[in-house]
Amino acid sequence: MKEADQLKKLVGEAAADDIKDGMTVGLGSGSTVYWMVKKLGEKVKEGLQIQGVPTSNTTAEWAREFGVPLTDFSKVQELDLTIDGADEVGENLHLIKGGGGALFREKVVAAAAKELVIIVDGSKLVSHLGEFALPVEVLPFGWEVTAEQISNLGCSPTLRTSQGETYITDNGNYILDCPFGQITDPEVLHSELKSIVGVIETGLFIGMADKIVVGKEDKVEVISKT
Ligand SMILES: O=C(CO)[C@H](O)[C@H](O)COP(=O)(O)O
Repeated sequence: MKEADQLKKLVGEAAADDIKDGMTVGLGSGSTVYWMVKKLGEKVKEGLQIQGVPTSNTTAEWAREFGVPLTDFSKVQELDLTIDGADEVGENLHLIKGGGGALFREKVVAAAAKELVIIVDGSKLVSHLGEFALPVEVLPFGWEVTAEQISNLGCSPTLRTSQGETYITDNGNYILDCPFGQITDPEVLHSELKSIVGVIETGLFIGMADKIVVGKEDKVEVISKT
């Protein structure tokens, strides 16, 4: 296993220890979350009673595979905890997410949780957000117009593809990857993007994370919101 993957496994498994009996938990998406869901499955087999709300169809499949019970927002509207990954963690624990294309559901699930814990390997910590092209979920209809309007904010968006086809999110939408470079004011950029009609959601998670669990070398560090 590569070093980054080992760190993802380390933090994913460590984060599963935050999940206590009786909790309703938002299950994020991505390769770090995979390890958390797998570990959670082991704990459920040992008797832990929890329910998860998945942020993507892929996470729902993992949960079923590992035996993690699932629920949905028709039955529960507040979650005790959400555990998710991130593509970048910057100042004030602001995040870029959406590398896996699940940003919209991830944001809904994060917003429903009393606590948001982010699990990352150390390479995701940055001084300024933006080296990772910001994923923006857009409506397929008129996406070209939306992309043009986003480009007026200072980047050249790329329509995400997968295996030669346009990538479609679990919500049936497209993703524009927007390389803004250093993002000096994430709040302003987020609200400018949200004012564009075809934009559904941005991958900027501002002020949402409560705690970051970071895998560095062979140990886990915790950064809490101040
Ligand atoms: O935002 C996400 C998916 O939309 C993921 O949390 C993010 O891409 C991190 O993924 P990984 O743990 O595989 O590095």
